[in-house]
Amino acid sequence: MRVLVKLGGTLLDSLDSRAALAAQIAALPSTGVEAVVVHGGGKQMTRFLTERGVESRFVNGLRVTSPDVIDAVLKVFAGSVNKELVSSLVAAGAPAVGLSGIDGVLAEARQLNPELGAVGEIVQTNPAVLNALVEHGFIPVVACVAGDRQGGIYNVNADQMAVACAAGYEAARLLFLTDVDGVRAADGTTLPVLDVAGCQELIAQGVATGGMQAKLNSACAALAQGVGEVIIAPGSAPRVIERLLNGEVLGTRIVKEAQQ
Ligand SMILES: Nc1ncnc2c1ncn2[C@@H]1O[C@H](COP(=O)(O)OP(=O)(O)O)[C@@H](O)[C@H]1O
Ligand SMILES: CC(=O)N[C@@H](CCC(=O)OP(=O)(O)O)C(=O)O
Repeated sequence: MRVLVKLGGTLLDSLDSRAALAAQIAALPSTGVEAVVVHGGGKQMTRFLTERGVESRFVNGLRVTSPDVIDAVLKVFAGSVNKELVSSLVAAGAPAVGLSGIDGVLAEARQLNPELGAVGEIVQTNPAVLNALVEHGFIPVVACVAGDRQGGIYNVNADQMAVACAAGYEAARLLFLTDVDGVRAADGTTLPVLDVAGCQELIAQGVATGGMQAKLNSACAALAQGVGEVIIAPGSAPRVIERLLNGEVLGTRIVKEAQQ
């Protein structure tokens, strides 16, 4: 079974958390799961820029990506965050290979909006590089950076990158592992299931905001693009990947229409 695991940057910010997730991912091939990993690194990027006196600015949850920032996108997402995760996976016994959307023309993007600078929206994926790596037993680890055929480089929201890769790779399941228990309702409880209409409602009511608003939009896009199962779950829960794949109710399952 093909599974796309998306790891948020906060989960990758400590060696212990990274190692725990790497151990779980390294165990997947022995259970017949052909995994592809997509990761973010928003927290690491904001820190990197702050240390260099560059303020982070977001519009609708997307980082305004000036030329300064695109240089950092390569250094942080495709550089340190990607290689630290790959090395944790290798340490856990997994033959992981780090790449970005630029490599093998995996993810082609175009500028989303000139006001955001080099923020990309993915227009096409070419999953051949993922298929080739997986076929030979490697685990692809994809940074949220895309390119175009003219040499352009784009910063892509990591959830959107995960959806594009999941659809292109024809993953049966997409697991968004993040730093909260799942999607919270207005009363603070975590919702076990949420349908597309419910996602829109939570966004309209201002209950799902910022990163979660973007994640819900991505989750709905994944369902529309044919991914069978989409779950938003806490990356810090013990054995979270195995439990989700075994059907345990953990986090929030996003479905097209809730069963009455
Ligand atoms: N209704 C909600 N339920 C859960 N988290 C929410 C909600 N609304 C906003 N959030 C915020 O969304 C964050 C998760 O999104 P994000 O930071 O983009 O995660 P990641 O880095 O894993 O992609 C949470 O840490 C939380 O602060
Ligand atoms: C365009 C845009 O906003 N890109 C994001 C990419 C990183 C990301 O999405 O990381 P998380 O998964 O850790 O949130 C950014 O620059 O922060």
